[in-house]
Amino acid sequence: MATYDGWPRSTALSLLNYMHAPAIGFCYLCARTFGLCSLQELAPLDFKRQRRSISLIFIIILSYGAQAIYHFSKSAPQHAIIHDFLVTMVWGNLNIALFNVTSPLWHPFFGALIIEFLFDVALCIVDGILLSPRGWLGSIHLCLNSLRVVVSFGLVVDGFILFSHIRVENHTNEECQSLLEDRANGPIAARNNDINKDIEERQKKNLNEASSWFGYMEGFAMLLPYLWPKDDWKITCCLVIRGANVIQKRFLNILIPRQIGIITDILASGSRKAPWKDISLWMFYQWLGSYAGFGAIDTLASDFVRTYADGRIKELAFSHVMSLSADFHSNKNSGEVIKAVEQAGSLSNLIQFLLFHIIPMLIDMVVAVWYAADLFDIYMAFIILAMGEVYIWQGFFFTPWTQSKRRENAEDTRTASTIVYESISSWSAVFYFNRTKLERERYNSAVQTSVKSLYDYMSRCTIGVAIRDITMISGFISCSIFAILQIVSGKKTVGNLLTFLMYWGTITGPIRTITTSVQSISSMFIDSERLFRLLKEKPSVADPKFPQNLTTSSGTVEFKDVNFSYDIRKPVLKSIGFVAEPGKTIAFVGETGGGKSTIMKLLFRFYDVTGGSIMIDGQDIRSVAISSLREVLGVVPQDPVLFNQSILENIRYARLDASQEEIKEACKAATIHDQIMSLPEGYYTEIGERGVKLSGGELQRVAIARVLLKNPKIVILDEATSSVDSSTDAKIQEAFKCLTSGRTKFVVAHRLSTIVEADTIMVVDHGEIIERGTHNELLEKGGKYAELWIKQAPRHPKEGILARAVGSPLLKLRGGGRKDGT
Ligand SMILES: Nc1ncnc2c1ncn2[C@@H]1O[C@H](COP(=O)(O)OP(=O)(O)OP(=O)(O)O)[C@@H](O)[C@H]1O
Repeated sequence: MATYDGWPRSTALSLLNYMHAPAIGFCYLCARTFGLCSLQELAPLDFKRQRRSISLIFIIILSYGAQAIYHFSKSAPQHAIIHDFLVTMVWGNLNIALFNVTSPLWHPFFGALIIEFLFDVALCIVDGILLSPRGWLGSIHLCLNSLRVVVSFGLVVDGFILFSHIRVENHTNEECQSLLEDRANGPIAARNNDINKDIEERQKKNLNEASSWFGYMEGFAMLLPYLWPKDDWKITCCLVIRGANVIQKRFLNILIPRQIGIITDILASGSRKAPWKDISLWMFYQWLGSYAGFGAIDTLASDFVRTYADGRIKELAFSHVMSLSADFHSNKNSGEVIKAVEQAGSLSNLIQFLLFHIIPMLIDMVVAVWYAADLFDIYMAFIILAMGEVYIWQGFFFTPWTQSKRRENAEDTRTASTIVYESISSWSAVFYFNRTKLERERYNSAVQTSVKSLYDYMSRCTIGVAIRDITMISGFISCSIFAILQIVSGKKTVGNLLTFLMYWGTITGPIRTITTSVQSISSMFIDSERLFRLLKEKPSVADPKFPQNLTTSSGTVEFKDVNFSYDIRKPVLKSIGFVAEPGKTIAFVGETGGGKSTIMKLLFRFYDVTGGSIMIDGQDIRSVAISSLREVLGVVPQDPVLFNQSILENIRYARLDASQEEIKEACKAATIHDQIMSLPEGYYTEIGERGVKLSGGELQRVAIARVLLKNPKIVILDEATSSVDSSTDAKIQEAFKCLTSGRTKFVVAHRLSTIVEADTIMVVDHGEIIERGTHNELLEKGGKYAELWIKQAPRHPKEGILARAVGSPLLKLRGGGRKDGT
């Protein structure tokens, strides 16, 4: 065999041996981290090439395995054996990683292969040529070295071809294009822009997807001030306690088993005196590490931080949802959004779990290997490393297998919850159409699906745990036998064995935790995904950067050439323009779906105009604070929404500091007071979800009372009295007259009799104002308004409609009107 004596050759060899595996690992990790940070494109590997690379790397691994046996059998220096084991492990890991992906980050593998080739050449020169081989075993050693040089050279060449092929492909596109077209202006440039946009979008998507950590890091950074505000001393104290506990636990993990070993060795040495000092120290360590010691304080601190963070994130999620614009709310699935807010807790759990469990566990793992080597020797550490490696890789294989079922189950559970929410909230539709049976069946089937996927998920978890436990038990038996052999040969004491056995839990803890953590972390990520998505939603209507409050003097509203569409493909409003003076009433009429309510929604800034502008007293509503705008507006909507609270609380919602007297006055003006007083609990009557315990007319009058109480500068009545009878309507109109005197008033109406006295009536048709004027002017004109009026006339014979319409060209056309004018 080769000689290992003599400076500087043996020094060079040991240096190469010690540096080889760390160099490969370091190069791979750096390149991979850089690749992830710079969002390098993943290059798909064709299957043949991947299989070939894996086989060649496997030859390298086998050759190191054979060499390890050779070195071990010949009692070679430790650096040679460490080298063989470590390189086998590093390449074993990289090969499994390569086997696992279809589109690897290519650069890290390429870098690792170059390092391998360089080391193989150097080792071949030092080990084979400088140290002259003796005998046929020495020749085998040289042969293995040479084989690796050839194989790694082949891999580097293959990698280089693949690498340049990717680069050539990228260049080819650009180079060809520059010859074909003017890059700045031509269609190719436009296509490039599209491609760039596409890549940008893909990059953004990658960053935000669960598989990329960076999207989440962004989310964490955003959430940290909510989790742990800097200026909260209680939180700071709790975090300091948690940090101190993490540190003391790392020490106790070693000190407790070590102390047992010391006591055992003293007892085994035949001493007849009990080592009370050591026993006391051991008892102190035990107490410190227990729940009765630092454990309880740490748990209290952890609970405080967790519950506090939980509440803060829920508050953040809720206020974020409430800050989102109307387009989000009209498209959202309420069940999903509620769940996202409720699941905010899993996000804070995730962050704490990473900081106070995973990072300390990683430290534990390194310490465990070092301590095992210290207790016995480096080979014990290798057994643990090999066991840990197999165990962790098993975890990586089983995690996607179980997590696919976990995702499926999360989806199924969500579907079942959505059905519950939809059916319960739309119960009246279910009853009207007699679909109780259908809803029950729909829910039962969703529950069955979710139960099945949950059982599948749990079964897969159990199988995974059982297989990993086989590895763990094998590792434990191997380590124990190895330790017993060392004691039998007199190299180590029984105390060392006992320390090791006590320490076994600390060794296997991190390995188990890291594997199961992959599962629980990805479960927490799945639960948090929805919240992240929600928090990333941006309101489409927001305050300007430096918002001023709206200052209203007269309350003049002006629409200047306003265009709008909910969907870019379908314009809803086209060139809407008018001025509404204070004290005047502007009415919008027209056929359903024409865009009347949309005009009012734009005034409220539920949406922003897509063209033109809306001004209030000369200020563009986009330049003022939204809350100050909504403060001067009051609306009675078509379909008033009330809370499941008392009538009193619902009306007070309009002005929180209103007295009971003011509320009653508003209700009297809205002609609802008497009805409220006739209810068993009067103003304290609970009105049910969305006001189901009130009739349509009552509901509308409560909504009117709210606006009367708010007493805004600009009033919008969107079909406000559509559900009340004519005599109540007349009374409410009187109330409105008081409310709107000197104010700007908009009325959206289908019942034309309610707007005959409006100062200007605008007829909205397909998003355009096609007619405008007073009632009489429009009748005179004989256009769309007159047509609508005639259509409604028979329904209101006592309101003198026909009499007012006498003389209108339309009526003349229809041969109506009597000569005497009656
Ligand atoms: N949130 C929305 N998203 C997409 N389209 C909408 C939305 N709200 C209304 N629309 C569409 O915009 C158009 C105008 O609707 P709008 O409610 O303004 O009509 P309207 O004249 O008030 O009708 P009605 O008299 O029946 O209340 C309709 O075609 C409607 O389908």
